[in-house]
Amino acid sequence: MNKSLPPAVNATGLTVTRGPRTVLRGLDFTVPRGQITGLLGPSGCGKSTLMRAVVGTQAKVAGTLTVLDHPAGHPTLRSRVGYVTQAPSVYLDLTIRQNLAYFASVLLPGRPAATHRRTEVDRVLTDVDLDSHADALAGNLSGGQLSRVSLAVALLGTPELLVLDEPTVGLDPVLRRDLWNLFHDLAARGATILVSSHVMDEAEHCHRLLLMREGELLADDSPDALRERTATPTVEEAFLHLVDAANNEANDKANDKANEANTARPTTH
Ligand SMILES: Nc1ncnc2c1ncn2[C@@H]1O[C@H](COP(=O)(O)OP(=O)(O)OP(=O)(O)O)[C@@H](O)[C@H]1O
Repeated sequence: MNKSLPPAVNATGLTVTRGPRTVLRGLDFTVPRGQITGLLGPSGCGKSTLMRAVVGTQAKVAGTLTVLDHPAGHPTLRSRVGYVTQAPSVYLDLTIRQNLAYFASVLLPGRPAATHRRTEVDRVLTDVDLDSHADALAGNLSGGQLSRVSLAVALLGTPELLVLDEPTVGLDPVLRRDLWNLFHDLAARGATILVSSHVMDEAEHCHRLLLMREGELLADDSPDALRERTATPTVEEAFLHLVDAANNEANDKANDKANEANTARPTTH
């Protein structure tokens, strides 16, 4: 990690409303460069919304959100940020190589870039270990293979920041291990990775963690520091400890309010 560089993502008071609901509530966090930051929390806590805000596809975002020194969603970030959504975004009637060639031509257009495009396609095929399936029709692939094609698309052009929304969901343990190895390899090559998961054991693979619950951040720390701070042996237990602490605090506040209201009420005889 290059400590002299500012964080890849810097959020202050990040608030997002979706329909009538406030889905993210005034979040402050950073995503350091060259590291894997895990965004963890239960289903529906707002992980995808936070990622959509970072890549600039989310409406009704308030607060300050800077990505690679630009406001989130700035046009110059398009080729510098790779985003993998939960739903694989590939054309099922094309082969893997044709899909990658198509997306490479969007990213690196024109005849002079033809050799560069081919090199890029070969490189990302190797990265996600799909060389031997390159000419298979995407429509005939398994779910795990399809999500690896989506990841390969995001790796085209070597983006500085990779935003990966639950990339290991539905994968068998071997593929999950291989993907985490790839994420570490990419980080070692200088990429910054923001990756979400609702599986707490994946937290152990991350350099830093953002633990979320109901649109709020419970912690922004390294797995070691979290375990130490909460005196728990696993990140999962640390998370539960923090949830209990937050619930107790909320209950105490509610009780204090109720007590205040009772003492302020005039007594009637
Ligand atoms: N289009 C929408 N309109 C209103 N509310 C929405 C919309 N999309 C999502 N939400 C709500 O926003 C909250 C956060 O959703 P989000 O998809 O960000 O959660 P998540 O943590 O990524 O969940 P999962 O792990 O299941 O993908 C949820 O309570 C969800 O119901």
